[in-house]
Amino acid sequence: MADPIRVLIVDDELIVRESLAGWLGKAGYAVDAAPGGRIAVEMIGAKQYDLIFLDVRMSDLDGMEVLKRVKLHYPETLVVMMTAYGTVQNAVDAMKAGADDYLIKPFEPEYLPLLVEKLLKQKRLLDENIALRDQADVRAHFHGLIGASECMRRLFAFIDQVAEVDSPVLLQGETGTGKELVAKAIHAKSKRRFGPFVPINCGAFAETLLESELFGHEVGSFTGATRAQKGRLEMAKGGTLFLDEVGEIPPKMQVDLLRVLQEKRFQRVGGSRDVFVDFRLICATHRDLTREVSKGNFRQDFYFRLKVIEIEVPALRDRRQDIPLLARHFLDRFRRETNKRVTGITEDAMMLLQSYDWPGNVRELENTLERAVVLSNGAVLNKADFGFLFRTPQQDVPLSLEEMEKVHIERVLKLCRWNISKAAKVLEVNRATLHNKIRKFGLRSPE
Ligand SMILES: Nc1ncnc2c1ncn2[C@@H]1O[C@H](COP(=O)(O)OP(=O)(O)OP(=O)(O)O)[C@@H](O)[C@H]1O
Repeated sequence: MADPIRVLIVDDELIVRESLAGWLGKAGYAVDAAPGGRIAVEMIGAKQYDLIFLDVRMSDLDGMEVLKRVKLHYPETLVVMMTAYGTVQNAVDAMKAGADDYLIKPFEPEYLPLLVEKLLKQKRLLDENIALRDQADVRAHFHGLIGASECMRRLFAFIDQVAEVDSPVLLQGETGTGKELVAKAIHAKSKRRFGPFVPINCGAFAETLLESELFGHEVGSFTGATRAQKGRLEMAKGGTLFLDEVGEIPPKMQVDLLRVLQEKRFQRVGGSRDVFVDFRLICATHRDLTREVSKGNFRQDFYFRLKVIEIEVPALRDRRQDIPLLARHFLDRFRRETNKRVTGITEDAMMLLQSYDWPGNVRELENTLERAVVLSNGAVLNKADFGFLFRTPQQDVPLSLEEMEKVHIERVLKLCRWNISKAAKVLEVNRATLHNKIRKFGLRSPE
């Protein structure tokens, strides 16, 4: 049997409470009553009500105040305001503040069940719409990638095609656009899906370390190499090797890797035995590699080998219609993770999110939703919860330590013309740390 509809009646007049409870109880609803606003707020916090009849005027806590709290914390609860004849303006104000309907006292009792049925029907329709929207969202999910825009649909179709072959893939796109997710989706749809997916961020290692991470090493090949170690090339056997930030691979290692791709074998650092490779290669970069080739920073032969299949992963600002879908997805995730009762985003807050340029793309949107959910006090995220996105350091707003760090790192990167090694030196951190910060803050080079 379905749960009965839970109704709360809030009025300081006993006669109103008793008569309403009588009529609604007879109609089969589970009815509670509260003699004042304060008790009502406590009861609403302790139990979930489907519908509240709320008197506008009460001595302890005004009905309008209770209404505001209900709509802020439990927007799914229906509220009918009750007001005396001659104070219709109260009812108008209440509707503006989010009440679902109103009753003018004294009212005809037979009208009540009709009113309740009408409101519940409206709510059911709304719930169905939300369920349909969620189903549509499911269709917009593709191996962890979310998107319903034309360019994302084309991308999903292309991934399907690309997954069927074993050629190298080069993913280009700004930081945080989802290149790693695309690589994982290709792997998950390919015949290699039962093998490992082995990612490595080539920008996060100093040159010698990167070499041993990729190729592995034999005992004694360098100081501290007390054990032989497999590299990622070997670990990816039967699966997919994902070279993230491939543009950061130093030229000498580009030659070594090109040889591996041609000869399908290599030797570990300090070793003499041939190791045979069997992986599919997927690379990603946020750099314009054609330009890097013309500047002499990236080898053309290696570039041609990598870009047999090229995929451009679009920036978020070029597919703004995906922002609501993504924002709701992240909201649901962080609500579950933080156990907060945040159920939605107001329409104008969503418009704000759609108008922002997202230099850090989906990662920045994800971090933004996490921050908003963690810091929010209400049930719905509104414009004010996202105001920090539009704050510039020139404004005289006190910045948090983390915001200061972002501003400072951005300034140093600009001064060093985005030369990571130089900027890392100035900041006195290693390149890996700097790369992590760049990613965390969604910073991006202007070129
Ligand atoms: N279309 C998407 N749907 C859902 N989540 C996404 C999508 N795109 C990116 N993300 C999320 O955004 C974050 C960044 O994604 P990812 O690491 O794949 O980006 P990237 O382009 O590889 O970034 P970088 O160039 O900085 O390495 C991840 O947490 C990922 O789950």
